[in-house]
Amino acid sequence: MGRDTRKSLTDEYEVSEVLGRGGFSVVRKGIQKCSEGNTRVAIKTLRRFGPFMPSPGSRNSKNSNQALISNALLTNELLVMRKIVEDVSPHTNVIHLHDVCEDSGGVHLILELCSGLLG
Ligand SMILES: Nc1ncnc2c1ncn2[C@@H]1O[C@H](COP(=O)(O)OP(=O)(O)OP(=O)(O)O)[C@@H](O)[C@H]1O
Repeated sequence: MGRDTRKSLTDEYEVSEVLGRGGFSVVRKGIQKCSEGNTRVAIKTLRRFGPFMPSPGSRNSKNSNQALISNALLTNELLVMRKIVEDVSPHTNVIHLHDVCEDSGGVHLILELCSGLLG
């Protein structure tokens, strides 16, 4: 897993339909552009409070009803995911975290795609 979170999501992945939504996230399907086999991934995006985002207590932009996450919660999520990757992955019962990207749209966790959830 790379540690440079400033990589642009759209440089590396083609992002397509929404797979699901969590309390602080939206998860979309993606394809890694440079991979030989067009590797399919799940992209979990969390939007943090910050210079590009509305401040806490204000409404989100009209194009998004996604809840925003604090830096502390986001840092904790990343730490937990990285700890799991370092201690457990690869494991058949644990979703692998391939990479992390960050841009003005949020922090994007690039996850192993669970095709069984696609219906
Ligand atoms: N790796 C994946 N592959 C396929 N679909 C996924 C994957 N991860 C999440 N999803 C889809 O996105 C939905 C939300 O997942 P998410 O992990 O964001 O839930 P959550 O843990 O409740 O969220 P949060 O961390 O924001 O509280 C899931 O119910 C599922 O439909």
